[in-house]
Amino acid sequence: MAKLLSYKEIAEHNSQDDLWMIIDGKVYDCTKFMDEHPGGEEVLLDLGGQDATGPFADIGHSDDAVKMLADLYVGDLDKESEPVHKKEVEPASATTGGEGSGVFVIAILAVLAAVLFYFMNQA
Ligand code: HEM
Repeated sequence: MAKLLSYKEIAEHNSQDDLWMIIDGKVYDCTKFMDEHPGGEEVLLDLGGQDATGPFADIGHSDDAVKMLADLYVGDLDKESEPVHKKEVEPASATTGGEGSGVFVIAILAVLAAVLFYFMNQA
């Protein structure tokens, strides 16, 4: 039976000397292949330890490229395992907004309304 690998375990193999990636639920060791990749090693490094199914398909890789995967196969992704979030810092636009800032806007409006109410009562 194929070896089941968790997202966490796969994510640890994300360096130049040790690079795995997921394509269509299968895990491939691309470490040795990096030098030979016609698309360059940079794109593979960027996706190290992650699910590269989308990017791999988007390029429209040839049947030969798909066949090469067989030699790199190390096991199957354990789809039940907990996904790992990318280490990269999210862009500022992604961290602002959302529920938190909605509450903040309401709080400011409430203060403004209170001030307005106060001055109207003074007159
Ligand atoms: C282990 C997985 C991969 C294998 C075995 C592989 C193999 C290949 C092969 C054989 C080619 C030559 C063209 C072809 O036959 O389709 C190629 C081209 C290319 N690959 Fe990959 N590839 C892999 C993963 C990726 C990933 C994850 C990306 C990410 C975007 C990528 C990006 C590219 C690009 C941009 C080219 C085009 C290079 C050019 O023609 O200028 N590849 N790949």
